[in-house]
Amino acid sequence: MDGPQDEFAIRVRDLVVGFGRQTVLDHLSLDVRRGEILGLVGASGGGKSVLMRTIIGLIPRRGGTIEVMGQSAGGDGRGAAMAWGILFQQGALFSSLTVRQNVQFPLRENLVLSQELMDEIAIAKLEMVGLRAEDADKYPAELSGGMTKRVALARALALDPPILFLDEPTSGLDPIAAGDFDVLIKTLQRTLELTVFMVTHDLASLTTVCDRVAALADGKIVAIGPMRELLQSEHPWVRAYFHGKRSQMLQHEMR
Ligand SMILES: Nc1ncnc2c1ncn2[C@@H]1O[C@H](COP(=O)(O)OP(=O)(O)OP(=O)(O)O)[C@@H](O)[C@H]1O
Repeated sequence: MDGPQDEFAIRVRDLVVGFGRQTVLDHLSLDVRRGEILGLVGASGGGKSVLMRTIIGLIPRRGGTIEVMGQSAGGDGRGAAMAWGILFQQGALFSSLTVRQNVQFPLRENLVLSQELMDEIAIAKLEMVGLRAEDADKYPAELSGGMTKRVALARALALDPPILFLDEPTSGLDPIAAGDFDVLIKTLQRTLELTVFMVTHDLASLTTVCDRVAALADGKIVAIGPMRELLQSEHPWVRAYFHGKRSQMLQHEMR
């Protein structure tokens, strides 16, 4: 049976991360619940990517603890490699590999499988993200922005991870493609029971896809909760973010 410690996919406590004299994350604590989509907002250069990269072990920490699916993480980054899939901002596909080979990359790195099985898995993952088997032999240069993101998502799902990290998944997409991608993320989260940790500036994604939103300011999480609670936050940065002129205009349009 699930105990209270199983309620959280990610637990970050008192995390301190810096570079030289700069402290980026300053005793930051954050819980991501299992099965939720958590959106992370914060000022540009505020440390959102640093937080994500520290959780997955790409950046060393100066203090604090990180647990992923109940296991200590954030050290050398290897321990929980199968626990997460990552969609980096630009998709970051290998340009010299086909779509199929890109999706198979994590399988080759982590498992020993027959070529036939890897081909079956690649096609299944591509179909899962709304692409066709015919797209498997294309190269990244032959894909649209939306297709690139979908291939990167298929690759992130290759090892059936319970957690998905998404770094600005809808940036660079037109509003229709962004909306379609939001729906895809929500559908995958529901059908695969994924936990999704998503850095985004996209107000539509925050409002329609995220179960909760966390705001990062001054190196800490200064507000966390459903979007309607964030809109009530008294924190000056959170108010400025959601009640500035541009956000107001968009929220007005969305009503
Ligand atoms: N490898 C690094 N070495 C030195 N400084 C770094 C490194 N990575 C990030 N930083 C610094 O850490 C701070 C936070 O950067 P980060 O990329 O996390 O911001 P962000 O919140 O993701 O911003 P954006 O929304 O613009 O992508 C910045 O001041 C950046 O210069």
